[in-house]
Amino acid sequence: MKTVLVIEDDIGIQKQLKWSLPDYELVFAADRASAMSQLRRYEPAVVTLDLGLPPDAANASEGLACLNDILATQPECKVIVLTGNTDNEHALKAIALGAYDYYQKPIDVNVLSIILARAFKISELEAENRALKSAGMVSNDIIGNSEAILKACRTVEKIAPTEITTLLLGESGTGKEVFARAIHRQSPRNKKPFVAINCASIPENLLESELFGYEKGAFTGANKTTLGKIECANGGTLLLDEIGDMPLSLQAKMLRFLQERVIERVGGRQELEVDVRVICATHRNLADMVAQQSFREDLYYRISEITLTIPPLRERGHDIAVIAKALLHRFNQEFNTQVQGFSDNALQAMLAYPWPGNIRELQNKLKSAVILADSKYISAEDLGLASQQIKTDTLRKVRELAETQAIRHAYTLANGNLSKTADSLGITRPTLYALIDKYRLHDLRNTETEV
Ligand SMILES: Nc1ncnc2c1ncn2[C@@H]1O[C@H](COP(=O)(O)OP(=O)(O)OP(=O)(O)O)[C@@H](O)[C@H]1O
Repeated sequence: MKTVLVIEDDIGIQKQLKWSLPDYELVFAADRASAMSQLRRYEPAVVTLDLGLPPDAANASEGLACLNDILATQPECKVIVLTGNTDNEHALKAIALGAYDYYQKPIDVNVLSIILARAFKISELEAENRALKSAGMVSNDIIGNSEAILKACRTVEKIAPTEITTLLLGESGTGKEVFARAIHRQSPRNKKPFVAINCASIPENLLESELFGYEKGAFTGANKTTLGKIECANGGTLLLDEIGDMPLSLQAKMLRFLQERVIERVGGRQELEVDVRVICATHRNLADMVAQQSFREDLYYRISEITLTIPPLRERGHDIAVIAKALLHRFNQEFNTQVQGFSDNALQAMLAYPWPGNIRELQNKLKSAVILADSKYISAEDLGLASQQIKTDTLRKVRELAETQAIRHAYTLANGNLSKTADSLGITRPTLYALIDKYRLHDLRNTETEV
């Protein structure tokens, strides 16, 4: 049975409630001190509080102080305050202090039952929400509802429960790390660490010890044995960001780790077992790099058991506006500004702009626009996109872009084989050569892997 703490000094009302609310276990308190001890004892989700408590029964000071104490002790508690039938002022004060609702005497038990039931319902929903949040189940930082993003999210849901090694591809700033975190959060490893390392931002000579750790005395300055990122991620997930920038010399060691799940610290002789799920990400074309022999083919296949390509922002259609609005809300809170939205020309300019830096660029532009905006609505000028809104690509340009992308995509899937590329595009090989010349895609010819 659900417990309600009734803080009420009128014994008559206590009795009335006891008999008329048989669905609840009622516990009573007649003053602030006993209210607090009952609160600690029963931890009720819902409390009714008569604001006119002794020693200030004619006023609300003791009742309001009691409300403060309750919310300080149990902030999630739903407090319904009971006031005299003309006491609007104190009722509103109580709501401002954090009371859930108020009810004016005389008590109509039918109405009070409805208020109580609703308070319990809200309390249960909030508790459920808190539980989900702490279990990491509430997604998500991935804002957007374009078909492309929803498809990527569905893939995340499918791969998260597995141990498959995932390769995230996509331009800089598209959200590869955000997706990696989503995979971790939805995986059974979500209580264990998520560790990310950016292979491009660490000097080549330090990357090995950053990843694998080192033993004391392994090199000058190695004063104590230090765990690498792989060991730090034990039990959890490791994101190898910008894997395309990993030096060839280290790729062999990484392959061994991925195959055998053991590591050796730098300067160490002992093999250490580690249990880590690996996700790799890069904005580079790894298939091309394999063809150019700047990335090991065996490592490429090992890390790309499944590949998820995160679409660039310009291919997410209306998501641009959805993300922009969500970011605007966040920046308003961060900078204590009250910008209300975007002017039409700003929206048009955002939709027309190709966003080469993707969401990171959108974030930067919005941040400065929120700070600099003179009116309540952000303009294209505030975003630094004033010249964008009338720029519509010609059909020729659109076709060129689409054909170039399709050719590069097919070429990657065909592993650099031009006959297969032409086949999959449904054109002849000479037509493919003509297109390669037309769009100056000469790197495709140079790296051809077939004989
Ligand atoms: N769908 C999204 N909605 C809102 N914010 C997003 C979304 N995706 C990414 N972001 C934000 O955009 C920024 C860039 O994301 P992230 O670092 O994951 O990109 P990335 O592809 O890993 O970039 P890089 O290749 O440069 O490392 C982050 O601040 C991230 O929070």
